[in-house]
Amino acid sequence: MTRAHPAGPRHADVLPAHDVPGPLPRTAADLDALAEVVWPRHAARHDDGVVRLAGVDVRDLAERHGTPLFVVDEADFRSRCRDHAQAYGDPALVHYASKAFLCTEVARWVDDEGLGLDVCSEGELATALRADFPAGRIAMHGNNKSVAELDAALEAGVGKIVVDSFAEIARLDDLARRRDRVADVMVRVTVGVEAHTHEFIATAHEDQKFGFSLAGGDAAEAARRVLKSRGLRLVGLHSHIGSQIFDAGGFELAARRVVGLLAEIRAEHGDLADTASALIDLGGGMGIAYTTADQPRTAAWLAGELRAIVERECTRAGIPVPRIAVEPGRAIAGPGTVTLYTVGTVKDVELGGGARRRYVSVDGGMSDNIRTALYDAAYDCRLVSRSATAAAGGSGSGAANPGGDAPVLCRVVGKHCESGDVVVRDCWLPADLAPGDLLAVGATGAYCYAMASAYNKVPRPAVVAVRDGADRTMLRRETLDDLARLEVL
Ligand SMILES: Cc1ncc(COP(=O)(O)O)c(C=O)c1O
Ligand SMILES: N[C@@H](CCCC[NH3+])C(=O)O
Repeated sequence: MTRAHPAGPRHADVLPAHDVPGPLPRTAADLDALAEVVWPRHAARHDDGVVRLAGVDVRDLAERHGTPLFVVDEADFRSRCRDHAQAYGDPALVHYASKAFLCTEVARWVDDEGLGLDVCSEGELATALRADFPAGRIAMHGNNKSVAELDAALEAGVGKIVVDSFAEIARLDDLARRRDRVADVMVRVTVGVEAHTHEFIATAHEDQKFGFSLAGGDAAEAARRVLKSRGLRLVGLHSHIGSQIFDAGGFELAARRVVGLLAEIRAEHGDLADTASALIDLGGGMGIAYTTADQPRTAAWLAGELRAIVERECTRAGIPVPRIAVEPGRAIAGPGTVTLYTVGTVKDVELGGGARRRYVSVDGGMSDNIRTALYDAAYDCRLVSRSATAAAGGSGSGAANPGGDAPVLCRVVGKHCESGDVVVRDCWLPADLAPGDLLAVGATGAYCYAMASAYNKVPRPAVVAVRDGADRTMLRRETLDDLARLEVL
């Protein structure tokens, strides 16, 4: 997600491209490298040239589970939970944003690690509860929660509900009082920050659907209404500026503005505002490396910066320093997962002027990863079933080999009836790539399975967890029967 969208011609339509993320591979051996910043913490290419994920051979994974296949490095996921817990000083102040990827097993990992959980629908809440996730550590989001969702949250006893509209404040107050309850809520504040990310996933500029505007006074009014209501208790303020953000400036500005609002609320409401000023949640959005061109900061670094700003601003405003909570999704789930695909066809296409593009078709596509089509996202893709320096033993690519061992710029595409069905727009792959080879696309743990579809009636892939040399299925592959299960005949 490094390029603007939509921005005229997406890419030079000639080879070699000059706009391809990451350094140019000079040799076939460069193609074997798995950059630490992109690939799971327990991914390694062994001397035989084959990649193991947490000690499990990718060929065995493909044989046992089929492809496409999401492979989650469990220890990677858990270690990123711990990194954040340590950075913010208390695991319960880190709410994993379950929209990035959730299944019962993952909810259990998050619970084991002591983190909180952010859910934004009844379905995410139900999955968490199925895992016996402690409701008190769940926060519920959503700009249009239904009455049923609000009531389900109250029934479950979720720790916090993040209110997003005046209508919702009234609705929730009513629902809570009917249950003779007082619900803890946070007010979602639109802080007016233009986050440097793709426009579809920036959420704190004024012109969008989430939250209460700080500048327009709605956020202060929301706090006023919550403080007045008998069924609600204001326990903090919330801001989420967007997703896949590298520049700390946006978070810092958001923190400063939220503290400013806290100070206003305290000035207006005095002691009444004590609980309100105990917590600020600065949301998720921390960027990860999809390619080596991305340079993410560590959780510890960002936490330190945010703490310093909040402390400084609170001291200046003369108010107590609140605890800082965050809601990372991508930064926890993203880097530890890869998608394995089997190469089906390799085709060279003439572009005119002597240029050609190599299309590598794999057995999945936009149904398991819509992010390339939706956000023009960039990914790193590697041959993993053998070394790039070992000759292909398969049936032959059928494509001309323009330069012996020289890396070839390829476009990895899916099997859907859609020309925008691109998995990786540009990546370098060995010239002798052949049908049957296994490719892995890195950093697919967030918002790939979660946004998967069964377009063209292509069943959703399985998701397996790998750990200490063993693998186990967390979500089985969808079957043709599954695809028919909603039909009423
Ligand atoms: C309210 C809220 N919190 C947290 C997140 C998680 O974001 P990310 O996965 O970028 O960390 C999102 C998604 O953008 C969100 O909308
Ligand atoms: N789904 C988006 C991010 C939006 C996150 C939810 N608010 C992505 O894949 O990057």
